Amino acid sequence: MRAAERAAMDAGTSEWELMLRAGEGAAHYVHRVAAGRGACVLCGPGNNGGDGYVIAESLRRRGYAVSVIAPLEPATDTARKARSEFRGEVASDGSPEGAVVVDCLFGYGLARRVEGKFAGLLEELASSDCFKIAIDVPSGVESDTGKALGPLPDYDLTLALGAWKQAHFLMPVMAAMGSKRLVPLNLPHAGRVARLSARPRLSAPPKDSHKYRRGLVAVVAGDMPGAPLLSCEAAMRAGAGYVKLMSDHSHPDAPAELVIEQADLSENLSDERISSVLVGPGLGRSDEARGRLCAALESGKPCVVDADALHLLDHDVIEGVDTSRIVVTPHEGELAALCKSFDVEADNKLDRARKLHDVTGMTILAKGPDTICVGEGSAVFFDAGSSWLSVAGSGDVLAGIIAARLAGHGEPVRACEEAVWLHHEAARLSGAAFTAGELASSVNRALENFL
Ligand SMILES: NC(=O)C1=CN([C@@H]2O[C@H](COP(=O)(O)OP(=O)(O)OC[C@H]3O[C@@H](n4cnc5c(N)ncnc54)[C@H](O)[C@@H]3O)[C@@H](O)[C@H]2O)[C@@H](O)CC1
Ligand SMILES: Nc1ncnc2c1ncn2[C@@H]1O[C@H](COP(=O)(O)OP(=O)(O)O)[C@@H](O)[C@H]1O
Ligand SMILES: [K+]
Repeated sequence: MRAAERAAMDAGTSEWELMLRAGEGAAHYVHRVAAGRGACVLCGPGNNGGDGYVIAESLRRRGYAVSVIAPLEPATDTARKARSEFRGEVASDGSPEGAVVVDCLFGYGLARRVEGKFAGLLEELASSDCFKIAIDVPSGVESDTGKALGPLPDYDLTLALGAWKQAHFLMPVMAAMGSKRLVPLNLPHAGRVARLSARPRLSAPPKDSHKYRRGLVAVVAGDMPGAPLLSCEAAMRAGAGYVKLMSDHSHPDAPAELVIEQADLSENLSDERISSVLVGPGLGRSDEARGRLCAALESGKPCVVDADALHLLDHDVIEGVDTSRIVVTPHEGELAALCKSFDVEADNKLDRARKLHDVTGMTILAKGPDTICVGEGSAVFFDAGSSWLSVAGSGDVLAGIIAARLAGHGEPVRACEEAVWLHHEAARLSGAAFTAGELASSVNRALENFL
């Protein structure tokens, strides 16, 4: 973010101009929410506080009764200018009062734990029933990691300035930010600060398409029959032209359109028409399962590795495999297991995913209430999906969708992005308390909404 701001300044825009854009842009939102009711602005010592004075002056000029609480005087030239342009009263003490409270104590400059008067203000804010707006990021949060460094009130609205920061998409703070809006500052390179996945545009098969061109997905089954069937159904409904289940068991519940192949897995996977392989859901963790995982990886096809298979992956298993074609889809526990297997240490999810990608070359889709994709290029973040996705089998559905998208174009990060959007949309269409089967059967209706 600092680099993006520096680039704007090098191109001739002053820091004061950026602060005016930020403050006026944010004041516009505050005004829409406050609608003439009293507002209180909490200002810190840095430029986040500077934004606060600009917001306060903008509201004052609109006729608002504005109170400003600033425990410390501004410490930067630009914030001092903003303070001097504010024509109202500034108190160094007091309680946040008013229908709307705007938190400008700290932005991305927060460097240590919030204590003393600042912590007191955030605690009072947390227990107040006012409408709470965080400017840039909630003030008790480290903007790169989402780590809480102080009290974290439940905000109603968070206004990101100029660019999304990583903390906007990381738990647990993501859940405390309320609605999120981006205030544009016209910064060059703003999209590089934290890349939010853009809504994908999918297309219908071309007129001359056939089933293999749309993609043949092979799903490698193991001990438990249910999970891979969910993946197969999701893959069929996410656009694959053909889905085969590679299983040594009988599957009386399998849909008629699913082709089941038994016997020699390696030979079956050598079919050159297969364009992606999914392994892991229902695989089990036995030696036999490990053999099936190795067969999948040795096929040399783009591979999605999920669930049980994540507990079997290690340096030996990926030795000699082109890992740029592998997507792994761990939830928190599976991510911890992978980090252990590959000797990766980090104290937060984003860094764990990044280091795991650096060490292995695999594309990492770290799932959960916050989902992050780390592959070629910068990390990609996503808006939160429905919390009803927290149901058994929902990950099997996601893995099937990724395999289908990967079969279509072979690009791991793009496949993950498309799949997360389809998964979230299928959940939205499925409403409340859906089963994983219902989720899988909504995937084609979800896909229709991206055409
Ligand atoms: N630099 C720019 O060009 C722009 C910056 N903007 C705003 O500026 C913010 C970043 O400003 P700053 O870099 O000045 O940083 P902040 O305003 O986020 O905070 C840094 C200040 O707080 C102090 N501080 C840090 N942690 C503390 C703690 N735990 N307890 C007490 N004091 C603490 C620091 O010593 C410093 O004075 C952004 O989040 C955004 O709101 C916007 O005005 C847009 C333009
Ligand atoms: N609280 C939540 N909010 C949004 N999405 C969630 C939440 N909990 C889980 N998910 C999503 O649901 C899926 C669960 O996958 P996983 O943990 O592998 O479950 P399973 O192994 O039972 O299929 C993931 O895509 C995850 O991102
Ligand atoms: K803030």
